[in-house]
Formats: sequence, C-alpha cells, structure tokens
Amino acid sequence: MADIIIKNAYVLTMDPEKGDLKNGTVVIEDGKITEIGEKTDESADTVIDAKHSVVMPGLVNTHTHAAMTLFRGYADDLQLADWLEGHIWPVEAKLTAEDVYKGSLLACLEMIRSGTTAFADMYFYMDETAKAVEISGLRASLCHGLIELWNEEKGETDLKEGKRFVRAWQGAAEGRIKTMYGPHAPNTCSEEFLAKVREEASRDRAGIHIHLLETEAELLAMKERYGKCSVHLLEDIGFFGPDVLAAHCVWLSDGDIEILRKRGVNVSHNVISNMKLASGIAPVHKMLEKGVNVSLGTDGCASNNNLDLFEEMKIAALLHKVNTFSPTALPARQVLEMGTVNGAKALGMEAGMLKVGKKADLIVVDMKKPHLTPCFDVHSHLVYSARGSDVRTTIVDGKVLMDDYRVLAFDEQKVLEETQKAAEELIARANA
Ligand SMILES: O=c1[nH]cnc2c1ncn2[C@@H]1O[C@H](CO)[C@@H](O)[C@H]1O
Ligand SMILES: [Zn+2]
Repeated sequence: MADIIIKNAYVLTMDPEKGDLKNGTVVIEDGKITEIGEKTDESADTVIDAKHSVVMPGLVNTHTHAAMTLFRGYADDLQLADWLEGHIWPVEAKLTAEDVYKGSLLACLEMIRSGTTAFADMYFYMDETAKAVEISGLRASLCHGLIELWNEEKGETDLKEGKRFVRAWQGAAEGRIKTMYGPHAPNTCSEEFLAKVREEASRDRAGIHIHLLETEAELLAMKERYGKCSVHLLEDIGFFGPDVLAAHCVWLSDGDIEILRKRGVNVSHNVISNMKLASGIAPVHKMLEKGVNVSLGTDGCASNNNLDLFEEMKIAALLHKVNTFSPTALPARQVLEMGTVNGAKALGMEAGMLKVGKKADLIVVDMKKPHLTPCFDVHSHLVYSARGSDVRTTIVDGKVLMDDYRVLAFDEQKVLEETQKAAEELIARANA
C-alpha cells in the first residue's frame, strides 16, 4: 500500500527522458516517488484528484534570508549600501531569537503557499530558522551568516557559531535539513578569513553559501584592495568547488564565468533583488550557454518583497530577453529548469524532478483559473501566467503540507498575527 496517489493530473516531470504525461498518476511511498505512469494498480491512504491541475517538482529557492520577512516593505527605494548599512543592519542589531523564529515561520508559510519546497538560507539565530523548517515540513540548506569585517575577534566568534550550527543541524528533521558555512561576501570578509572558512567547510564536508559580485562597488573595492576581482581572489585561495553556492554573480567577466564553470560552482540568480537594488544584470544567458548551473533565488523580503518563485521565473525570462534584445533568450522550459532541477542540484538534494526514486517534493498547480485559460502550453503558462497563489497542494518528503489551499503544518492565522506584532515591536525598538 502506498501513502499518496495523485491522479488525473498533467504530470510535468522535468525529466527529459520521460517528458510530460497529459493524464497521469504519481505514486508516493516512504517519502519517495515510487511510480509515474498513466495508471496504477496501487492503492493508498490518501488519493488526490488533480483534475485540471499540473503536478510538478516543487520550486527551489537557492538564496534567501527567511527571517527578513519581518522587514517586508520596511526600507524600499534606497541605494544598496544605504539600504543595508543605514537601514537593515541597525534593525538587525535589535533582532532577538524569537523574532527570527517568527519571521522564518512566516517565510515557511509563504513558501508552502507559493509552491517552494526547498530553500537555501543565510542569517543569524539560525537554530530558530531550523526549528521553523522542522515544524513546517520544508526542506532547507541553512547557514549562519559570517560577517567578519576585518575584525579578527568577530571573525572567530562568527566562525565558532557557524561551526556549532553546521554540526548541530546537519541531517536534522529526518534529513530535510542540511547545513553550510555562510561567509557573507568577499568585500565583507578578509582573504585569510575566507581561506579559513574553506578549510573548516572541507573538514566538516559542508558546502559554502556566499554573496558574490553583487554590485559594481564590490568589484571596485576588490580591485583596489587586491588588484583583482572577487572570483579571481577566491580562485587563488582554492575556495571554489561544486559545493559552493554563489548568490548574485552580477559583475562577472567572461574569464570569471569560465572559472565558475571549471570549478562547478552553483550560481543563484536573484533577478528581482538585483533589479530592485539596481545592482545590475547578471550574465545569465552566457553562464547557461557555458554550462554553469544557474538556479533562482528571491533574496530576502527586504529586497524583493516576497518569496514567490513564479514571479522570479517570469521576471528572469523577461529581463534576459530585453537585455539581449532576443525574445528567444531564456525560454519557458529553461526557466522551469532553473527553478526546479538546477535548484535541487545546487543544494545537493535528490529532488527537483519527478522520477522514480527521487524525493517526493512536489506541488499541484490549479489551472482552472481565468488567467490560465485557455491552455495550449503548460510550460508557458507556468512561467508567464501562473502565480504562487495558484498552488493548491504542496508535498515535501511525501508529507502533505498544504492540501487544496489548506495549510496543515501549523496555525496560519496565528503565524500572521504574531509576526505582524513581532515586526512592529522590532521596528519600535530600533527607532527608540
Ligand atoms: O542582497 C544582499 N546583499 C548583501 N547582504 C544582504 C543582502 N540581502 C540580505 N543581506 C544581509 O546578509 C546578512 C545575512 O547573514 C544579513 O545581514 C542580511 O541583511
Ligand atoms: Zn542575500
């Protein structure tokens, strides 16, 4: 007997060998996909009728700061340095562990509702984010943000906490939580510190999540300090490898792209954050052409201002078209790959594709909506017309987290009320 059967669905497998099934069935047992086909002889405790719906792999958000939902809409329309140093960091200084728990739980709620099944996060009080992930049922790769700022003592304290976190949570929540090291960026951490982080990560067999060449200011500061850009600096200290997740990568030269490709570095493209903070346009089409693994991230809610990866897919597809003056750049299918397969690869997760043996991390998208009618091409609809709010059912690790728009993991109203209150109190403390 299986656990869940999803029937009567348009099955978008994202598996190039299998393709799509117009009217198919997906069988789930023990957290994994055990069967995909036209029909099944199995029976199950839970049968989901997915008529007029698409079943697809859950989306993977490869760069966010979940608890920053607390700052949603708090500081908009500012220069990045002013935004971060003048507005966000002063409020972050007043954050408590409880705030981070509430903000993270709200983020998990938003992700469950908008079809994200896994995410990569870098922040502080990460035990709290891990607890929120544990309760919500999502999958995540988490790290404590290390912001050394050339202060040896702070570097040591941060690294110690980063290590404690890596060891405490690796493989937790029945394997749904992975941990990484999170040096903030090459222009906020010294060369020596970055080398030390690399060493510790290798020792612990944990990956590394870092912001990389997000702004031109970073590029200029690096050239001034080291006479080379961030990518060359990291290459020279042996930092790169397929376990590195680099967020943004906006200001890359062709030579930098070649280094990232050669080292198998995973790049998280955070198109909305880059547009909102006017950081620039990442050379995504070039990276994809060269074979770099590029996935999608929302970044935190202070620079987005939501966690809806459907929006991210659409805007990525559009921006790179206008930027290259080529309407054939980043077609819908490729953008779907970025949101699913590539994301799962970046986080080293056996998901991102509906295939027998893969983790049962999947979503059901309701296609019986005015903005999704008529439907000629499901891929096109998912990228150009659908929204996160069209997701009706979210399943992670074979567990139903949202069933036909009803969130089961926790009390949704309570999360909304408590986070609103926590955010108001936090801002009041910061302004006191
Ligand atoms: O786009 C960004 N660029 C640089 N830093 C960021 C961005 N978004 C969030 N943070 C900051 O990164 C730290 C995570 O540990 C936090 O201080 C967060 O505010
Ligand atoms: Zn970020």
